[in-house]
Amino acid sequence: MLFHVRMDVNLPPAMPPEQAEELKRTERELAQRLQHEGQWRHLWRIAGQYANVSIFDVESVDALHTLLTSLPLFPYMQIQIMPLCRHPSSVRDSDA
Ligand SMILES: O=C(O)C[C@H]1C=CC(=O)O1
Repeated sequence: MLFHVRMDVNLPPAMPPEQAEELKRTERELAQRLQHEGQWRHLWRIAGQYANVSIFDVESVDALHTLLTSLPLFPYMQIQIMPLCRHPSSVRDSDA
C-alpha cells in the first residue's frame, strides 16, 4: 500500500543542541535504512520549511503506524497521511 505522508518537524527551542543533533542523526540512519529496504520510497524536503513529503510503501495502515511511531523525531512531528491508489489514467505502474 502506498501512502503520501507529510511530516512537519517542530523541535522545542529549549532542546539542547546536542540532543537535537543526536535525534537528527538517529532519524537519518533509520530513514536511510528504510529507503534502502524499499519501504520509504521517496523523501523530499519542502523548500523553505523543516518539513518533508514522503511516499511509503508498506503492507498495511498498521505497518505505517508502527513505522512512523518508531521514528526518533516522531514526538516532535505533525504528520498528515493520504492513502494512495492507482489512478485509472496513470501510464505508470505502482513500482515506477
Ligand atoms: O528532516 C526531516 O524532514 C525529518 C526526518 C525525515 C527524514 C529524516 O532524516 O529526518
